[in-house]
Amino acid sequence: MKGNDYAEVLLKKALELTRLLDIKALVVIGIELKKPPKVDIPILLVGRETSRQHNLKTLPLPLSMGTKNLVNLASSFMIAEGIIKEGETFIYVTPSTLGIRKAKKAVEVEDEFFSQIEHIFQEVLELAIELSLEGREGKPIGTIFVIGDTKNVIKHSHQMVPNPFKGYKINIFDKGSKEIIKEFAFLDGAFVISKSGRVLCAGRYLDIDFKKVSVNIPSGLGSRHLAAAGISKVTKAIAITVSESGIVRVFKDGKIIFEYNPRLH
Ligand SMILES: Nc1ncnc2c1ncn2[C@@H]1O[C@H](COP(=O)(O)OP(=O)(O)OP(=O)(O)O)[C@@H](O)[C@H]1O
Repeated sequence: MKGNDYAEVLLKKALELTRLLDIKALVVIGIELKKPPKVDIPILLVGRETSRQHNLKTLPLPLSMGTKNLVNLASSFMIAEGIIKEGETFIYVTPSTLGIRKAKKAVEVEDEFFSQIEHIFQEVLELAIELSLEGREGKPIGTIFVIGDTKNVIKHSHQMVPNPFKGYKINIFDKGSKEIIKEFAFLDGAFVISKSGRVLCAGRYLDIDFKKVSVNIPSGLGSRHLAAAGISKVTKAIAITVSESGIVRVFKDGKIIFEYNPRLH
């Protein structure tokens, strides 16, 4: 049996179970649907390239986050969206597994996290996870990605080194662009990326005056994380950091809305 066939069989079984048991939602992870499944309960699609599938509710997140994390996030998302209540049962299906879970809120994620999830966010999060796992030349690497509200982000920052992306139209959605971006992740400072995915600069120092700007992050975090929190406070941008310790964090309005350590999964 091919991988696709397994997915089809598992999906069929999941649909059967939704009819037999008191299941309140179906979560389909990383499976491309040929047609929308015929069930009376809400369906949530999770994974890459899912957003335009049959007008179903979607949660575009990198599949590299692993099933356990994706199921936890799907569970929190459905509660936040009112699709399912805490304690109710949902079923999830991936190309290789099928499971039944009670919905509960994963503690480490704030509801605002879900309103940020768009394709650009998914791409950058995936890149951050890859950087955390791969490092560069065998060494761990840390960086900041600032996404959106570029006019204000530029206003609140300056180049630390000549901008390697100046004059080039590199878009994070283009094939091969992630490898180019990774090549420059060794530079001190931040990447600035527009909502449409264009990488405007790397090596950008974020100028935040912490006498005027207050952020709400744990005291153990250093200047990279303070700067990311600060830029997300003074602009409408979201910031994604990769810490040298491997932890990936997402900042919005001066606080962490999501934290994830790819090296532990
Ligand atoms: N204001 C800033 N704007 C952009 N980058 C910054 C800023 N402040 C610090 N950085 C970057 O963060 C790097 C690491 O700084 P520091 O060790 O204090 O941060 P940290 O939050 O502890 O990060 P890590 O967990 O990766 O060590 C610096 O070398 C620099 O590249």
